[in-house]
Amino acid sequence: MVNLCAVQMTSSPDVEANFAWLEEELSASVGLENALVVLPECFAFFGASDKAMLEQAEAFAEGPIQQRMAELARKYQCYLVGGTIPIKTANPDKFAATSLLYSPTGERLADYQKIHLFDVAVVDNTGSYEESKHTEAGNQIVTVDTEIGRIGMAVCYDVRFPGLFSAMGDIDILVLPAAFTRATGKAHWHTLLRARAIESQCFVVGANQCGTHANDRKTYGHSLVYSPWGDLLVERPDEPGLAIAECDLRERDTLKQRMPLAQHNRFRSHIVE
Ligand SMILES: O=C(O)CNC(=O)[C@H](CS)NC(=O)CCC(=O)C(=O)O
Repeated sequence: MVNLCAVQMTSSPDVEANFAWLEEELSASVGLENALVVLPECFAFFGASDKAMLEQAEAFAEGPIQQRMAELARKYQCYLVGGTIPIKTANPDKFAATSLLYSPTGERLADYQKIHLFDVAVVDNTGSYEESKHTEAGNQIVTVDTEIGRIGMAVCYDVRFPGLFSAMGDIDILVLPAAFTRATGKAHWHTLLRARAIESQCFVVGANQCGTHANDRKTYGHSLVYSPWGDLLVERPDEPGLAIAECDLRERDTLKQRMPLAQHNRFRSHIVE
């Protein structure tokens, strides 16, 4: 059994306050040892201008914040998906939305750069988004073999592109740090994440931002864990906090024997070996 934990936050542009909230929540929780703990997109710094994100990306490229994330993983003896943090790139006008995976010993196992960027006109209080203006898209598909299973890494808007998940091949757990908008989340969050669980026959951990943020952005919350069959194992609708589900990854073996989707898939040529 493994505990899959989605952390739901209302992150702000105050890095120290975000980490203080996180420490308080994790220290008050049980069952984190050898759990997979997934933080939301922009967990450490959110709700500010793109310019402020760029400035923060400079600071985040150095050691301190990554050492703090490694320390959290070590302290709570958990696998930690550090949501995303903005990390500077060679282009001074762009940062990379980077998701970092740490082991319980604090070793950095992987980093994934968000591939699909949210350049979308959304009918909500913030009108339209142009993530590509200051974010550099990644182009590497990342799956990581760990003692708790094979983890597929994606971020937020990525969840809308099924080709990414068929290209990942067989994964046990899909992690999705997110800052889904309230408007699109209400319309699509559950359907998209449940579809990924059913199609990939894997557990899905969606860790979303929630509430109203400093720049008046409204995010959807509803952080959750879906089983490979598409059962909703745990959900945290509106408040910051942890959503934890105890999962048996062996469930996948039985399901894949009964319903061998990977073997039946007529589009295997799309899978990057
Ligand atoms: O830019 C930042 O400050 C941090 N990044 C985000 O908030 C990103 C880009 S604006 N949000 C999403 O991708 C929402 C996707 C979504 O809501 C959907 O696919 O429906």
